[in-house]
Amino acid sequence: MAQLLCRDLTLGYDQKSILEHLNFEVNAGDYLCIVGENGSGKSTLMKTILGLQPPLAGTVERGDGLRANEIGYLPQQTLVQRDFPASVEEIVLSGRQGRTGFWPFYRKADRESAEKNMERMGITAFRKRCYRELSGGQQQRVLLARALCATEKMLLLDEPVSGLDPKVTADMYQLIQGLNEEGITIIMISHDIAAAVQYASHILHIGKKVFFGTREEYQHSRLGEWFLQEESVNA
Ligand SMILES: Nc1ncnc2c1ncn2[C@@H]1O[C@H](COP(=O)(O)OP(=O)(O)OP(=O)(O)O)[C@@H](O)[C@H]1O
Repeated sequence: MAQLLCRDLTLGYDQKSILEHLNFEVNAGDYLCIVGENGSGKSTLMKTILGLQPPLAGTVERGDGLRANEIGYLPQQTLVQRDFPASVEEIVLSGRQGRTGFWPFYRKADRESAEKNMERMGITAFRKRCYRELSGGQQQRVLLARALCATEKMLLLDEPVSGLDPKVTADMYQLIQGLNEEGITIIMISHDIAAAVQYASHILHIGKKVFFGTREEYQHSRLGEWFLQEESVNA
């Protein structure tokens, strides 16, 4: 079975739906980009996948041995979060909180995981620095390392390159692609449609019209052709 199976999902708030009858699945090793206009419900969908927001109807099923606490999440950064007064090390380690359960302290395995993922993201050198003093790109690496502390299976990334300059954006995409090549399933919300069709294996386009399929199918679909053209005109 797929790692994630979303069947006939209807999403919304206070019984008012924003998105209806959504069907898609994600398999181990996939790289799914979720695209769509502002306010179409991308972040709401992500919260629903994480179990933070109940759907109005339909189901989200996990399979292929994926447990609820094995999904790493990189939230959309807010200004308040950018100003968070904690050290790099503390933030990365906090990615293990879903695993400590009722035991309120970090174990050796938690510290080892933090160590490994700081190394993996190239941030060990500034582990003692305060998060809010870092550049946007460094902050995103810290948050990726934190998300990786929760999982070796699936990462949910909500606009991971927003606000980053082109060079740092390209580095970030490389880093994410590398993780995908290591076998980690990627689900990423993106406003960057050109990058989405370059890196993703699958595209979920949500809004008034919905599309789910491989990136090749998307590029040849009417919705994909139209959206790609729109984006290049606006770029
Ligand atoms: N907590 C909430 N309560 C009520 N309505 C909400 C809530 N959060 C979001 N919405 C509404 O749901 C709709 C979808 O919002 P969502 O943030 O999921 O869209 P999005 O596609 O992620 O947007 P963006 O591209 O701007 O980040 C919007 O109309 C938004 O105003």
